[in-house]
Amino acid sequence: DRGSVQNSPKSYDVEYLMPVSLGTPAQQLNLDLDTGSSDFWVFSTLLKESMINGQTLYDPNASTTADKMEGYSWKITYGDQSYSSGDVYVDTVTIGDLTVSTQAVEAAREVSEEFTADSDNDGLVGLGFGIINTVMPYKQKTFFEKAMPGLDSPVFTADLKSGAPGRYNFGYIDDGAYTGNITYVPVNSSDGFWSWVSPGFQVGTTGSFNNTRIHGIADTGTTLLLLPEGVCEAFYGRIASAKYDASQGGYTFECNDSTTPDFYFGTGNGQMIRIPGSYLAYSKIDTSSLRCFGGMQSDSGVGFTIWGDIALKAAFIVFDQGSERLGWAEK
Ligand SMILES: N#Cc1c(N)n[nH]c1N1CCCC1
Repeated sequence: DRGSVQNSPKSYDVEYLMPVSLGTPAQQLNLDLDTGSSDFWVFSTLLKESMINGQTLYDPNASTTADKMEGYSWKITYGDQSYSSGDVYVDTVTIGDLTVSTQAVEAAREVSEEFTADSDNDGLVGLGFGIINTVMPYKQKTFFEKAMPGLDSPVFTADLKSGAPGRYNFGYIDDGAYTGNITYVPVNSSDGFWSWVSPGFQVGTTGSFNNTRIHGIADTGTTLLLLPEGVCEAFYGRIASAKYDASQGGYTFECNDSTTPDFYFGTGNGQMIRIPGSYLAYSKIDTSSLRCFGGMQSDSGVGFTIWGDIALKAAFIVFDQGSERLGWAEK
């Protein structure tokens, strides 16, 4: 079996949403596929009105195939301190023509203000590893883990684009979606993340390659690229107008600074992925400013590097759960 679904970026590519069908008759919600977490949770009719702001709600009582998992609950807190919690139902879920008939759907009773404020986002499909699923008393499998046995190949791929729709594919690799070769690197899933080691980086075409191993995770649910302080300093040191601006909480530089170099990261076997300098001028710090907030920021608050959407949208990525490895290709 296989599946393919379009993803659509919200403004500034802050997140990417995809249509998902839940229950019978189908209820369509727009969800955020997040490889940095492993709960499948949705806005639901269980929520207090005050926590809803335009989102589409999953109504388990309107689904003939929904069964409540009595005595089960969930509560998740993300790295940015946003959170959600609620009850658990088993129901049928279809993403891009791929159906899982008994998916644990985590119906929210409570969401933090960040989620309430994000009116286009109806919930998350966590496609990290199931060991970090928060359902109690027994953790539940991710959508991919449920689908995997029936797939042609135990992989899913992410093709995120800058300011344009892309695709998530399940169970196969679309050889037309990338250029050159796919370089595979081993994944350590013991923390539940798609953790891998980059051999290093290069700033611009003239800079030398810096052989410094960077431990990090491939995370579709994080907007920016969070890298070690030293890497940020090497990159921003090459941009004339760049500075660390404590009032903005990060590096900023003039959006049109022509000295902005591309950023390359190693994936192994000498292969590098090129992130265009333009991706790193993330967003204007305010409407009247000529300065942009950098798409690359320090990972010092996190403890490991997060290869978020800024990096992922420069590549075609194979999340190979069958072999616990990541495949990187240019496109
Ligand atoms: N923080 C954080 C975070 C992450 N590292 N991956 N996904 C995240 N979120 C998904 C919804 C809110 C935050």
